[in-house]
Amino acid sequence: MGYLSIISLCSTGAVALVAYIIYQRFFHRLAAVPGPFLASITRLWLVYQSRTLQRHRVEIALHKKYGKIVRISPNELCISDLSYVKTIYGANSRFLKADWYETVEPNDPDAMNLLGERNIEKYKHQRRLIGPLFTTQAVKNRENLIDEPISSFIEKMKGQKGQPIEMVKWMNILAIDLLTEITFSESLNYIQMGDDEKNGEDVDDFWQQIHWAGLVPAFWRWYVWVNGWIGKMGANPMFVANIGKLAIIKYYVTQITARANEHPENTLGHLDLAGDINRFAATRPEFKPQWAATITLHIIGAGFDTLGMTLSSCIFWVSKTPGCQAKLHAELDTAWQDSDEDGIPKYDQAVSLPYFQACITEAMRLTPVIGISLPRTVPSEGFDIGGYHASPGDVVGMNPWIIHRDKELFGEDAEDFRPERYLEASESHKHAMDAMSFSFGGPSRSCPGRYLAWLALSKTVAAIFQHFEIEIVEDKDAKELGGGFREDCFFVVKWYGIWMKLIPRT
Ligand code: HEM
Repeated sequence: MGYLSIISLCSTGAVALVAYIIYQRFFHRLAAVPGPFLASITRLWLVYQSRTLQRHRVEIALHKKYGKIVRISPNELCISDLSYVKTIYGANSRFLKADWYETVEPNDPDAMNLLGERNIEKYKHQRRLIGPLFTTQAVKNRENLIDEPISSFIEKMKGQKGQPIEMVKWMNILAIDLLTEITFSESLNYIQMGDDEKNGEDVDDFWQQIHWAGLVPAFWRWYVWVNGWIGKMGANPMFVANIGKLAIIKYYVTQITARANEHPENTLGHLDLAGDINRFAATRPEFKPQWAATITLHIIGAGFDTLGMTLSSCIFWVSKTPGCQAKLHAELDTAWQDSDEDGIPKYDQAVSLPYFQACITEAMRLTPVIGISLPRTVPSEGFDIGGYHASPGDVVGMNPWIIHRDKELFGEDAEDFRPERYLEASESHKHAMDAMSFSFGGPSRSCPGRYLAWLALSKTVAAIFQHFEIEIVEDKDAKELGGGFREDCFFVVKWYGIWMKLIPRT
């Protein structure tokens, strides 16, 4: 190619680029929406922000700077105006999960993967079908199964005699043993081992690889396609995000397979969640055989790091906030003064304690597990929002970290941990706060595991505070223990490097 041709190619490219930028900034349908310059011309800005693992904090800062509607990529808006929650996430919303979820979407049309499912008719059918398996009553029927890992944790920590332990590592261990026991009436005994076989690290690896890929779906499709070919040629695929490599997923698959190979009478006789799922599936012809396995896998796949992180935030905020732990101890002591002191709290007792329940709700408000603007696609009629017009196919979303910090709704002290806000609120104000809770997602795609999670949280956190006085190690001392606080946002927000001392109460 001659010198002049290269120059003319470069000039044409430069002119096209300038024309593209001018279009995005001044003529695009979302051009008038405020936001960072780079975000308005390329998605890569959002990819970059996601890869800093601080997207939750970035989006909070964007709203402070630009207002309630911010353009975070050429065709995506992040919204903090609560009056749009119902339209975007309400029970019958036509705003469906956006392309971001392609990374967790099932390939097989017969599969069940609720988080990634974007065929709304199929989703509604599957969701209705599994509903009875995860009601409060259904999970309460199996609550005795989690008394064992809770007792085991308490004994283990008593043996620790107040020596510092790493909070999130131990809460992940506890979450795994709780979920496996309630699912299969047995566990890998991570509590006894004091080790989680790298499940925490491996799940972070998974999120690390996919959390940003959903922002560039064309790249994701290419990646899946190339990997398919590499696999067919017998080579090792590239940087594969494979949740299947988690020790705990392998354990679930082994257990599910073992039960499938048992005599049907035995399979259907187990008094645990896996048994409930198998019995339920056996009486519902529309329940495809493989769905029983996948819904069982959802318990650990969708439940373990979310539960681990929520246990951590409940314990952290109660222990760190002056006066809160003493108030909670007083409530627990009054409730249990006449009962067997080693007994694990019954769920019904734990949910009847107003201050304690407010502590859990408040921890989940201040540190919701999901830290990104939950992306939804604008439906065919378009969307008029704040004087702008989003077209069908544009993406809009709201971030739980922002919704939960709304000062008009939660008060000027919305950045503080203050469980009292729920106890002091009028009925209608409390109802309004509950309606804006995204701790378990928006109503149209809320978490089916929420009652299971609430059961585990209520019993476990109550038992831990009943038995221990907890001290959070100062960050400078935690650094010496190999920690130092870090908060990363993949999709789920994770904490690292927090150390705590569990001092047995006398
Ligand atoms: C404290 C523990 C948990 C928290 C905080 C939590 C939170 C959430 C949130 C915020 C979502 C919405 C995500 C989105 O819109 O993309 C969600 C969805 C989901 N959760 Fe949970 N979850 C927890 C435990 C569980 C458990 C134990 C299960 C097992 C049954 C589970 C199963 C699911 C599933 C299948 C979805 C996808 C639902 C859908 O897309 O419609 N979760 N969860």
